[in-house]
Amino acid sequence: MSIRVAVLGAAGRMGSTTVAAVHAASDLELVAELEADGDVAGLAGVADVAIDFTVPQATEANVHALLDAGVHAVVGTTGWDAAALDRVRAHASTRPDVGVLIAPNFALSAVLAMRFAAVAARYFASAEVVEMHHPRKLDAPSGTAVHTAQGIAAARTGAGLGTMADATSTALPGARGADVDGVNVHSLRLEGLVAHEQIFLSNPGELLTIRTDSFDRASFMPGVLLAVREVVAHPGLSVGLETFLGL
Ligand SMILES: NC(=O)C1=CN([C@@H]2O[C@H](COP(=O)(O)OP(=O)(O)OC[C@H]3O[C@@H](n4cnc5c(N)ncnc54)[C@H](O)[C@@H]3O)[C@@H](O)[C@H]2O)C=CC1
Ligand SMILES: O=C(O)C1=N[C@H](C(=O)O)C[C@H](O)C1
Repeated sequence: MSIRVAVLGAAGRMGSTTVAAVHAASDLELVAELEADGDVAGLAGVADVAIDFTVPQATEANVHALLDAGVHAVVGTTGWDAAALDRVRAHASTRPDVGVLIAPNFALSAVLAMRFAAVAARYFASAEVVEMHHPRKLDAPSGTAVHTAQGIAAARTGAGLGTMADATSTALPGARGADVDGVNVHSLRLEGLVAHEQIFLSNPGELLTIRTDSFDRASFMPGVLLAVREVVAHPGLSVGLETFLGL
């Protein structure tokens, strides 16, 4: 039996790519394409899984409505903070029949780059993240960069590493990027780019650079389809595709 799938944000860059990918998957059936003002509650009994590629301002309300409707959610929209994740986690705990995955990046190269950075972080004195995207992106830093920095910070804390050396005492606002749990994150917006990230880890005399590039939104589709097939077996809130990959 096929999985019935709805796509929220279906007319967008990611939504339209996702609609095509779902159409092309023989085990999935596309049952709804929603845009702003679409009837999310009306998906109850119609869709098994909804994929959300909308906007940061809309995605949390969509997830709560999907939980109420008993529809599993695969969310790629970024801009989530800890408080919003906590609200979804609490709501999901009241619906043990529903799974929610919120993943800042579905490209396998990006998921692995984040994992490699977290593994490496304990061995390096300094770490910074640079993300580069198309200029139509609404949020900064990217969700991927935030997740990367959080992984690095957690690994450093776990290894007993302290604050990174940085003697900067005068700076233009933003010159040292955003501080994500003590890791500096820098955002570039450049015409012609899709989604790219570089992670720098250094010690005296050496530098490790980890880089991931999405040149095309097709790069996200294998991860999105994997998530649709897996989310039905993962009740509660999962954050990051790595939780479905055993990484
Ligand atoms: N997790 C991942 O692998 C990836 C995540 N993203 C994220 O996905 C999101 C969407 O990115 P794009 O497709 O480039 O943006 P986009 O602007 O091209 O598409 C967003 C679409 O959502 C629609 N929309 C707005 N409010 C809505 C609502 N309440 N209900 C339904 N539809 C609504 C808009 O009309 C638009 O068609 C962004 O947050 C982006 O950061 C993007 C690429 C990969
Ligand atoms: O807006 C985008 O394009 C992307 N957004 C996600 C993010 O914020 O990390 C994933 C990918 O980088 C593309």
